[in-house]
Amino acid sequence: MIEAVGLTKRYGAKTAVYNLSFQVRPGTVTGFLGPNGSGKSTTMRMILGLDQPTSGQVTIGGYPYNKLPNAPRQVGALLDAKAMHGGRAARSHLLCLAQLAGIPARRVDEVLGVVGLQDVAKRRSKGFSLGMGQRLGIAAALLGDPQVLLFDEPVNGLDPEGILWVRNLMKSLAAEGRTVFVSSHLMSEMALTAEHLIVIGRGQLLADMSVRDFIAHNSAGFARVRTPDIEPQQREKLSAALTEAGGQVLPEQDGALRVTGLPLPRISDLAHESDVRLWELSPHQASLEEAYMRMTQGAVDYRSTVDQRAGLQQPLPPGAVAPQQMPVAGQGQPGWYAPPPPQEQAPQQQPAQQNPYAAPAQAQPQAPAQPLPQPPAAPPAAAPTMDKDAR
Ligand SMILES: Nc1ncnc2c1ncn2[C@@H]1O[C@H](COP(=O)(O)OP(=O)(O)OP(=O)(O)O)[C@@H](O)[C@H]1O
Repeated sequence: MIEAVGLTKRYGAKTAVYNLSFQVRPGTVTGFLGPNGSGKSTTMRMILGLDQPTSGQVTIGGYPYNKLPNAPRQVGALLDAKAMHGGRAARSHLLCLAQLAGIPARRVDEVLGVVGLQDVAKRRSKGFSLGMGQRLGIAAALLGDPQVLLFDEPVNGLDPEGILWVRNLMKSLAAEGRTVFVSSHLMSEMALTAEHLIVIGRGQLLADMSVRDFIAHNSAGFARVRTPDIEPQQREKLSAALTEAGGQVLPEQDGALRVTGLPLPRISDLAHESDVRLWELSPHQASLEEAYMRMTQGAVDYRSTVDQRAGLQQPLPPGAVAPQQMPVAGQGQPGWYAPPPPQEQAPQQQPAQQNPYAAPAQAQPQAPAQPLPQPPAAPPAAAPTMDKDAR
């Protein structure tokens, strides 16, 4: 098990991770989600003893990584697939790692087979594609047959077949009782791979719960209703009846109506009473991606000036939890907290509901009385990556 308690990391004036507490348990795949720059890699680096926490601690099986007996046999990690000697053949690279960790050479051939690189084992890794590099990084993580595995963006650069392979690999590792902690930006993939989620925003915990609960708590179900395409007046009639009955009705791109706030039988009754025929009446649950976007929309550091949160400005459906205002890490560092621009302050957000996923008490959001200076314009798309690569 991985356990973080009050984990905080500051780089000068920048707070990358603030007061993070969570547990990653064996036997399930735990997804680690957060927008760019939210502190996922920093957290993983602290778990692996590559960065020292400013305060708090993180342990694996009760030990900080650096005190873990025979760490390479207990913990495997893929942090940066490019971090290898490109001039070395794939097999030689793994052999070096194995020798350093006292792992027998035959294990190298085993893991090369597991990741499907056996045929290119003698090729230099600098000629590898992104996906091949990822596979080699995963092979290195599996080398010590560890009980605890960390993967930072493991499907980065993989083709659909590779993605499916990683998904099944993660699940089978967890099914063997291992602790599997995986960061990813691909929500659809996380929804299929992870059972549990830890979500952070600007270095702080936003959610620690099952994928199912996360979606249920951060989105509301809705109904899709379609009337005959050839009779638009039926659609208008139904829309009016549903609205009058207290439902919220939004048009879908294909001409259907997205209805929230009314149960399906009631929608059916209202249609019947209005003498409107239905071609479709179906229940829907928002996707993990929609739930995630809603939760983290206040915690995104890098946003295009063109795409003003496209798709996120719809009113929150009834029953969904309004995204929290992001707290000020370390209590009010200048420039750290940037409120949304005034026109985006979403006054129509749902009434004050207790957000069960708010950060711990001392980090409760304090909406500033005066708007703080706006964040700088979105940096060039590559900026966050460059920042990381520069480390
Ligand atoms: N060595 C460092 N020195 C200064 N700032 C750093 C350093 N490492 C990380 N940061 C900053 O800490 C914050 C968190 O970075 P981190 O790489 O952990 O985020 P992330 O969630 O992994 O991002 P991404 O999804 O883009 O990989 C960022 O603002 C980053 O610029």
